[in-house]
Amino acid sequence: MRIVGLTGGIASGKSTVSNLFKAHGIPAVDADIVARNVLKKGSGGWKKVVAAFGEDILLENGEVDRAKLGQIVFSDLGKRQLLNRLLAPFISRGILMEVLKLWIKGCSIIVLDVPLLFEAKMDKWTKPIVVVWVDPKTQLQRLMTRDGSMEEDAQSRINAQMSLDLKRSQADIVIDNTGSLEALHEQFQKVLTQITKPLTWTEFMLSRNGAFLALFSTFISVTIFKKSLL
Ligand SMILES: CC(C)(COP(=O)(O)OP(=O)(O)OC[C@H]1O[C@@H](n2cnc3c(N)ncnc32)[C@H](O)[C@@H]1O)[C@@H](O)C(=O)NCCC(=O)NCCS
Ligand SMILES: Nc1ncnc2c1ncn2[C@@H]1O[C@H](COP(=O)(O)OP(=O)(O)OP(=O)(O)O)[C@@H](O)[C@H]1O
Repeated sequence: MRIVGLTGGIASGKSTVSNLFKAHGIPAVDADIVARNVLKKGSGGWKKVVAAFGEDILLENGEVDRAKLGQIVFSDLGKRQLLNRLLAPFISRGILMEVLKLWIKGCSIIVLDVPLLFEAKMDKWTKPIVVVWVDPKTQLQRLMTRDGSMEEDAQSRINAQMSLDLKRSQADIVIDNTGSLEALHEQFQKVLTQITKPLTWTEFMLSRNGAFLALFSTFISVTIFKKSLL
């Protein structure tokens, strides 16, 4: 199985690229969705976060007030690190479960869309790593437009992440999403060709079909060996 890492900065265009992969039949696991699920009322992550941050971060219906928690953690490094530490095991487990489901289905190439791929050290699970880069001005503008946020709030969210230039330096493939959507689509076609190259032997053996082949070969070898002893 080939697990492609997809990362970048906030509002750099990861979800846009992830949707292009899905449109071409390559499934993607979205870490933001996993992170939302592990913070749902009554879940393990929710209990840890409420115990650490207090009931003030809850809405009347008991769900976490995401806007409020966001304001707290994106303006305070210590609280952000605390939240990350509390949720990391639940998020990793959630992502692993999604990967397992796709493995069982027999998918040979999948994408992991993880904003904090490097920060959470999940980059070791993925090869190749695609970084969606965008210039800082465009990133800020797109973030403010998408979320309807003020410059200060948007900038503090950008500053909460590893710099995009550093992420770019650790990428196998870089998509520059500063231009138009048409320019993005053009780059994507080239990336798609690279990503869909035939699996290496190791990737094949890590896929469901590879595992079945290994099991089948072992079974045949043992049967032949037993017969040769008779
Ligand atoms: C603080 C929370 C409640 C704010 O929720 P909100 O709905 O406003 O934002 P959302 O979850 O949609 O995230 C938007 C983007 O913010 C960035 N982001 C989210 N969490 C973090 C973080 N801990 N550090 C840096 N950037 C982050 C990502 O780029 C993400 O795509 C939420 O982001 C959260 O629970 N974060 C901690 C979990 C986490 O690490 N998520 C990232 C998945 S790897
Ligand atoms: N090339 C582009 N031209 C114009 N707008 C774009 C382009 N690429 C993405 N966008 C827009 O920029 C915003 C951010 O993109 P997107 O949501 O894909 O980013 P993201 O990296 O997934 O963000 P997050 O980290 O918050 O999940 C969206 O409103 C999207 O429609």
